[in-house]
Amino acid sequence: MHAISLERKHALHSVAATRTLEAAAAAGLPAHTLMRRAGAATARLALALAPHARHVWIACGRGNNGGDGLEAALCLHLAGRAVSVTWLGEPDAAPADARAAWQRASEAGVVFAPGPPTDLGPGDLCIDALLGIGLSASALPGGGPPRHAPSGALQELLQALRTSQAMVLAVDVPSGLDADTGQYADGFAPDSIPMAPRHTLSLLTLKPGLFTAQGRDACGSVWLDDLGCGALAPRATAQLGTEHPVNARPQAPHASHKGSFGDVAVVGGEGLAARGMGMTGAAWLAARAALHGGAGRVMVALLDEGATTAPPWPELMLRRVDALDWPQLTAVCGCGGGEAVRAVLPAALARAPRLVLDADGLNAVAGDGALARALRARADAGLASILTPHPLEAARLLQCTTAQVQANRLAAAQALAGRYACTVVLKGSGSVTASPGELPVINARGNARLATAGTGDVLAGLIGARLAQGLTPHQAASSAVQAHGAAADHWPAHQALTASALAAALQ
Ligand SMILES: NC(=O)C1=CN([C@@H]2O[C@H](COP(=O)(O)OP(=O)(O)OC[C@H]3O[C@@H](n4cnc5c(N)ncnc54)[C@H](O)[C@@H]3O)[C@@H](O)[C@H]2O)[C@@H](O)CC1
Ligand SMILES: [K+]
Repeated sequence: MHAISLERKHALHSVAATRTLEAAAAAGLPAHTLMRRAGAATARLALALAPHARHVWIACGRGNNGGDGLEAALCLHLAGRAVSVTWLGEPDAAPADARAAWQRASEAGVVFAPGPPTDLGPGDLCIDALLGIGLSASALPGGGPPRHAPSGALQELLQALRTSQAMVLAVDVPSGLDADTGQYADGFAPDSIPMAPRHTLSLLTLKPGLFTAQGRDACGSVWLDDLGCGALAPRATAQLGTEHPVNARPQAPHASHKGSFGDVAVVGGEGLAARGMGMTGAAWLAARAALHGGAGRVMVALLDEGATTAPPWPELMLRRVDALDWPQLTAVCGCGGGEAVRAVLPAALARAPRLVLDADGLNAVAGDGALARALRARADAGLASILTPHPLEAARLLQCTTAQVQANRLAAAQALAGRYACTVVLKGSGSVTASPGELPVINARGNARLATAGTGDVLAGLIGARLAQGLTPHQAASSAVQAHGAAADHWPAHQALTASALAAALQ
C-alpha cells in the first residue's frame, strides 16, 4: 500500500477494467481472499492514520464494499481497538464474500450498532464502506441509466459520515461517487465539502473518477493497495500525471540559439474599439507565459486595429497579423480574441504547422462549419493542433450541454479529440488531455487558486512554448497542464495568485 505521489505518473483503470482484474485475480485464489486482503489493508491504514483513536466506527453497505468494511472491523477488533459496525445488509441477501465476512466478524465478537457512537471526536475514525464501484455506471455524456436516490438508512449514514468531526477513511471510493467519472450519483452529492480530514484507500487499481470532476474534493488523500494483484492489471484506461520533461530546454545542446526553441506567435487581444471590451491583456498573458515557458522568440499580433501600444515586456515583439510568417510559427490563437479572431482563423488553420486554439478561437470553430472542417483537415495535412476548452467551450464544440460534458469528462475529451482529430485539454478540476491514439492523461496538480482571470491564457501560452520546442502535441499539452498546476501548488500561501505572476513563475 502506498500514498499516491502527485510527482509521479500512475495507471488508471475504469470500473470495467477493475472488474476484469478482480475476476482474473479471484480465479487464482482461495475463496474470500481478496476481500480479506482488502479488509486487512483498510485496517492497516486505519491504524496508521488514527493510531490514538478511542473509537472506530465503520458504516457498511449491503454489497462487497460493506464486506471490506466488515473484514476491516474484524482486523481492528483483533488488534484490540474499540470498533463498532453499522451494517445495512442482511446475511441471507448479502453476496457470498460479504456474508462470510459478516459471519467471521460476528463470531469474533465485533460490536454491531444501529448508528455511530454519539461521542465521536476529532481524534476518532470513521470508515466509509457503504458503496464502492457497485454504484458505477460509466456512460458517454448524457447517457447512463437513471439512478435512484439513496434510501433513508443509507442517507442517514452518509450524513453521519459527512458531519462527523472524526477523520473519514473511504474504502475503495467515497460512497456515492462514480469511480469512472468523478460525479456523484443522483441524490448523493454532499451539501458542502466536509471539514474533517478525508482519505480514500483505492483497492486493486486507481480509478479515473478519483481525480477529476468532484473526485479530488471527495477523496482527500488517495492511497492504493493492489491486493497483491498488480501484475495481472489489464491495459490502463488513462494515466494520472505525466513524466514528460518539465521544460525541454535543460536537455538542449550548448550550441543553441534563439531560433532553436521555436517562434511562438500569440494572436488575440481584441481592442476596446471593436465592441467596447478591451481584451488585449489575455494576449499579453499568453505571450508572457510562452516566454517563461522557454520559447525562443515570442511575437504578439493584437486584434486591435491601429493600436500603438508598446509591449509591456520588452522581450515580446509586436507583429501585424498580415506580417506573420505562419509556416515558421507555433501559433496560439484566440486568447481574448473576441469576434475579431474569426477573420484570422482561416489563415491560421490553413498555414500554421503548430496551432493552439483557445477561448474565442474555439467558440468561432464551434459556430462555423467551414472552420470546423478546416480544423479537422489539419491532421491529414500533418499539422499539429491543440484545443484548450473549458467545459462550456467543450459543450459548444460537442453540441451538448456543460452538464453532459461534466458527467463524463474523460469521455468528453476523447470524443472531442476524435471529432477534431487533434489534442484536447478539457480544463477544470482534474484537467483531461486526450489525443487520438494516446492514453488520456488526467492532471493531478493544481488547486482552486487557479480559478482566477487569465490563468487559461497562461496555460495556452505555455502549451505553445512546449509545442514550439519540439514536444509532441500530447506531451506538450499534458506536461504544460501539469507544470501550470504545480506552479499553483507551490504558490506561497500568503500571496495572491494572479495570472501575470503565474506566467512569470512557470518553469
Ligand atoms: N468481491 C471481492 O472479492 C472484492 C470486492 N471488493 C469490494 O467490492 C466493491 C464492489 O462490490 P459490489 O459490486 O458488491 O458493489 P458495492 O458494494 O459497491 O455496491 C453494491 C450495493 O450497493 C447498492 N447500490 C448501488 N447503487 C445504489 C444507489 N444508487 N443507491 C442505493 N444503493 C445502491 C446495490 O444495491 C448493492 O447492494 C468494491 O468497491 C470493493 O470495495 C474489493 O475488495 C476487491 C475484492
Ligand atoms: K466506500
